[in-house]
Amino acid sequence: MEIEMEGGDGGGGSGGRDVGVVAYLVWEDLTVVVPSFGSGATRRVLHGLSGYAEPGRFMAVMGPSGSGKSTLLDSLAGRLSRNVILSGNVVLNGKRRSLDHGGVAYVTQEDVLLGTLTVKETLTYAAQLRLPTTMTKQKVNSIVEETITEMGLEHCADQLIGNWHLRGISSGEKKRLSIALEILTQPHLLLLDEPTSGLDNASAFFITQTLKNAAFNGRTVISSIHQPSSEVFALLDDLLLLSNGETVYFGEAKMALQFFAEAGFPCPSRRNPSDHFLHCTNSSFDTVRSTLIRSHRMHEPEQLSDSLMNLGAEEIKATLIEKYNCSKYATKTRSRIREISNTHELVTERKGGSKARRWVQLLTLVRRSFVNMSRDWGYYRIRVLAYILLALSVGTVFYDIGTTTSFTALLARVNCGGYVMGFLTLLSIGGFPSFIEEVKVFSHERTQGHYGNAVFVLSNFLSSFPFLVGISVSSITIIFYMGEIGSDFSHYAYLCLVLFGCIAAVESSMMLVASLVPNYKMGILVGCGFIVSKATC
Ligand SMILES: Nc1ncnc2c1ncn2[C@@H]1O[C@H](COP(=O)(O)OP(=O)(O)OP(=O)(O)O)[C@@H](O)[C@H]1O
Repeated sequence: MEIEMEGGDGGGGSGGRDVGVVAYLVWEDLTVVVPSFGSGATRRVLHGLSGYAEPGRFMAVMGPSGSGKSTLLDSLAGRLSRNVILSGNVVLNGKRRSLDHGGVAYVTQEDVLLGTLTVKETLTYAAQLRLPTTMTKQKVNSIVEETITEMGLEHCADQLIGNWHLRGISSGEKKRLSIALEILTQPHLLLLDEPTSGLDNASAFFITQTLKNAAFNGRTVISSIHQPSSEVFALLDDLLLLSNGETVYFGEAKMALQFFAEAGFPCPSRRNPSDHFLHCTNSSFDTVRSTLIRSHRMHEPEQLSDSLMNLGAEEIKATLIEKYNCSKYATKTRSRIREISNTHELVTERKGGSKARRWVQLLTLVRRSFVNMSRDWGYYRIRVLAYILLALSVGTVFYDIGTTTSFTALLARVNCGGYVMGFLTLLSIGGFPSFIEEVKVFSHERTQGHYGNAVFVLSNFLSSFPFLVGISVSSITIIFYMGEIGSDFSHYAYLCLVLFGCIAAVESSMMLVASLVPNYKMGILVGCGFIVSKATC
């Protein structure tokens, strides 16, 4: 076996990125089980899968919905959810280990992006978070520009991404941006979960072509693909076809047609190969299959095999799996796995995740958070306006409430405080959509290994910190002396400050709770509970 290898150039050549570090990935007997925990039967999602991926090749994982494509990618990336049990080996460059974030990039199905930033800003912040702090600003910018060009995003580089209320770039461009974010650090292994889902044929082709180029540059690329067009299928180097968590075919994509023909299920000449494979492997495709058989009978009766006519979907699937297991393709796979596993000493690896210093990450995150807040009307501007109006109304209602320590004056001040807090906490709900979006991005980046927990928690807190310190502390003190300054016009200004202070306190607490709880949904739930309890008070 030949393995070409170069060391990373560590700051020269290609913008200080590790070019040429290769990734040979092998998975053996990979089984994923979902335990029943007392209710129902234990489910097997993956049944002892084995395979390999090599540098310079683009592998597609295909199969019907629910066949285990995402589960396989999650297992390879070490991102399986905690409620499942994984057994078997994942071996990178001959070493059995969990894949570190430095050299492995995983593009998930969902695009997790901040809608208020432009494409270029998103990539620049990501570069500052992950590239070495020692790298000059010009170098970082040139890497960002290179990545934008590589992903064909030049035309929308300065366009906002967009969110639920802001029309931004298209879904195809969002997907390309998600990929760009992952290839920014030139990972040697790129995993992608359905990057072409929901895209038209032209966008899907463009993305696949880009991935093919990424593989051509020496990366190992594995991507699940739902139903590729024949043009997209022609770009694939290797194919792993799954059905109900079992391997139906593993090998060169162009040989898959031959395997199906040998197994007794030839693909009609005018049919998209991927459609044919999915029809044959999908258990719930009996109706479609009968249509297929009818169409064959009419147009190409000679191409219709007896097996396709007479067998049910489950039987076809079982036949294919059996034929594959004793085929020359399976034998070749097993011997290649052995070969790759024995040559680990030839290959170098890059360890560690982000190379930026923690304080740089912290500053970058806080800065990004401020930009996001200041551009979001719902999160920031409308609420600031609402708070000013509210402050003026509260000021009018409680104007000159008295300075004495009499019961009435004290009660009036307590009422004022309660009123302010109640309204503020309810108004903070206006910032929820943006808050959820931001926490999602934070959580996603943390899972991807872009920064650690400490930076994550601290940056969440610091985003609201200036509000908290600059306004909150002073204004909350002032409220107790409100009576004494009540006759002064500055009373309104103080009330405004009180309002901002309180909201900052509430938001900081929510942020902190949400960032401390690993699952952001749970964090938001706790945040909601916090708001409701405050409002009720
Ligand atoms: N953490 C989990 N807990 C329970 N079931 C799971 C879990 N992960 C996967 N499964 C189950 O495993 C099966 C395969 O899921 P997976 O998402 O891998 O399929 P897929 O091929 O990627 O499907 P799709 O193409 O629709 O995204 C599904 O039935 C799913 O419900």
